[in-house]
Amino acid sequence: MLNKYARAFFTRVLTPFAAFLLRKGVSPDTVTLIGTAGVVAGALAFYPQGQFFWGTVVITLFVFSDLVDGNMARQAGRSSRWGAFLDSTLDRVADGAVFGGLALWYAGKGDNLVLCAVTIFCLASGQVVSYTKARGEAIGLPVNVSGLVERSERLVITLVLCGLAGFHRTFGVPGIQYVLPVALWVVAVGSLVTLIQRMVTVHREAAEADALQAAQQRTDHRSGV
Ligand SMILES: CCCCCCCC/C=C\CCCCCCCC(=O)OC[C@H](COP(=O)(O)O[C@@H]1[C@H](O)[C@H](OP(=O)(O)O)[C@@H](O)[C@H](O)[C@H]1O)OC(=O)CCCCCCC/C=C\CCCCCCCC
Ligand SMILES: Nc1ccn([C@@H]2O[C@H](COP(=O)(O)O)[C@@H](O)[C@H]2O)c(=O)n1
Ligand SMILES: [Mg+2]
Ligand SMILES: [Mg+2]
Repeated sequence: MLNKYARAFFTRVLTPFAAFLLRKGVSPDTVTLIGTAGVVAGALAFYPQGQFFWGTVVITLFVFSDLVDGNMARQAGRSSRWGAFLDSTLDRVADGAVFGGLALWYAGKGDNLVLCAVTIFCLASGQVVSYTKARGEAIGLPVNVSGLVERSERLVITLVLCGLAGFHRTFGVPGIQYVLPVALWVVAVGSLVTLIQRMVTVHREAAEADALQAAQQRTDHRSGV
């Protein structure tokens, strides 16, 4: 949903910055790499210590690079297969660090085995959700579904509520200590629903493609091709 509605807005906002970087000779791949390194560093340096506010600030500053790199590639007419591969692969690394950092918090000083398990489920299910699309497309299917909770939703829900949890822990704002567990449960359930939606779609598309291919083979066989 965010990908559909918010992308156009952020494209407009970030286009001048992307053009500026291109003028300075920065490449889209450099932005992809630095952005991922920043997200990973922010997540693993701050989240395991329970520093949700500063962790979220650093991650937010770098995560927008994922919208800037593609924008730069398109503006420069340099969208490439390698760039698409690098972008998607490093998305998985960044997501691993965000949820890995939170899982380390709950496994350590956060001391909550249930939330540690829920966070690991968020990490694993998010990666599998993305894999369903990549694998479905690799076997020649359109995978014509986004699903309830795509990557942008997973990130926005987690980062906004992590930021709020940070307000509680860093500035003592009361009443918002419960929002991070809520975010993790929402992302976990949403990712499971999304996984089911995508599997159902791939199952239907695969059956349709196989039936079409079988019919084509029968026609070819009858006409002696
Ligand atoms: C009072 C409140 C205090 C709280 C403080 C918190 C502050 C921080 C709050 C939030 C900021 C979070 C914003 C995070 C936005 C990140 C979005 C993003 O990076 O999306 C990436 C995505 C790129 O798409 P790709 O095509 O490159 O990725 C594909 C995707 O990963 C697929 O995965 P799947 O979906 O299948 O699981 C893969 O299959 C595929 O391989 C891969 O290529 O971009 C989008 O999706 C576009 C939509 C972006 C929507 C952004 C909405 C931001 C909303 C709120 C922002 C809040 C404003 C904060 C201002 C900060 C200013 C610096
Ligand atoms: N280093 C890069 C990064 C991205 N691309 C191209 O952009 C597409 C992704 O666009 P986003 O707006 O989602 O970042 C990707 O599929 C590539 O075509 C690139 O070429 N090089
Ligand atoms: Mg990108
Ligand atoms: Mg990306």
